[in-house]
Amino acid sequence: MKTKAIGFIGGGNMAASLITGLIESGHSPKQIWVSDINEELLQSLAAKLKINVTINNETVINESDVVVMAVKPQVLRQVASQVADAVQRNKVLLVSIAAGISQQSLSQWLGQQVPIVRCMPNTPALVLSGATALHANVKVNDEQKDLAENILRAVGLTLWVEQESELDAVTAVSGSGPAYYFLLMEAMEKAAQELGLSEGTARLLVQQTALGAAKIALESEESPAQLRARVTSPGGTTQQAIETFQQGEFVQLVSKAMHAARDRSVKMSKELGEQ
Ligand SMILES: NC(=O)C1=CN([C@@H]2O[C@H](COP(=O)(O)OP(=O)(O)OC[C@H]3O[C@@H](n4cnc5c(N)ncnc54)[C@H](OP(=O)(O)O)[C@@H]3O)[C@@H](O)[C@H]2O)C=CC1
Ligand SMILES: O=C(O)[C@@H]1CCC=N1
Repeated sequence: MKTKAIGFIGGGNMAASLITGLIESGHSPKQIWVSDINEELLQSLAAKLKINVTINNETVINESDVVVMAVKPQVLRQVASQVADAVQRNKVLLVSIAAGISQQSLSQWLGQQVPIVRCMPNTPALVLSGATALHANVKVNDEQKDLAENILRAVGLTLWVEQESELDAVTAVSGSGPAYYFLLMEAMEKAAQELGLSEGTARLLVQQTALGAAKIALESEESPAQLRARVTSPGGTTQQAIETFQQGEFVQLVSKAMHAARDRSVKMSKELGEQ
């Protein structure tokens, strides 16, 4: 993998997370190319990460063995159509991280023969703790599957889904998921301050508690429900908090929110796809 040049079209939040993770895990910055329409952003990426940058998307395709499409779903059609000839000419493997853009649309825009891996990563890739689900079209061979998986595995956990439609659910779980935890952290910090703790103390305690809960959940054989029971002494403080969450229909609210995210992903593929 280390000898392959990796290109990114779009150098925003997700590309920066992936690139930082790749470099942290040993990939040479000289073998990474990024294009973006924002020159200032490119200069700051080049200064910080010592990677190759260009405002020309086609240059990235010419220089790379594998190209990650990391632009917003709303501009993907335009970008893909612009670079389709270069993608076909250079026989690059195309990896799309865009939410809600189907393989069918990508093939329509880029060419039916183009090998395409569609995947859904998340921003914890920045700290090598990402989670990515992948799905390949029929043009992708085993070596290309390994190449795509190796890139994403460099920044965290990877898994393949059998049905492309599962990526809509994955988007609602792990793609958007970090934001749900950050929302809970925001809410807990705010409440901690209402209870009289300083901003700094509130932040430290919330961060360390999130880390501790995640670690114990990963390392333990027990389910989250069993782990929760271990914190909840009968008649104690946690019970009061949990009952309050339940009165507010917390579980139903989480389900509703995740269904809304999944439905948005499905709707985006219709709105932005086969028009
Ligand atoms: N953020 C996340 O947590 C996750 C995002 N994704 C997916 O990743 C993709 C990127 O998301 P994110 O990084 O958050 O988005 P950003 O907006 O941060 O990054 C996209 C970048 O692409 C640039 N861009 C716009 N048009 C072009 C163009 N024609 N050519 C080259 N670059 C262009 C944008 O510039 P400008 O801002 O000036 O328009 C921007 O810098 C999306 O498709 C999203 O669905 C997937 C998983 C998680
Ligand atoms: O909010 C979004 O649409 C993207 C996809 C998953 C995370 N961010």
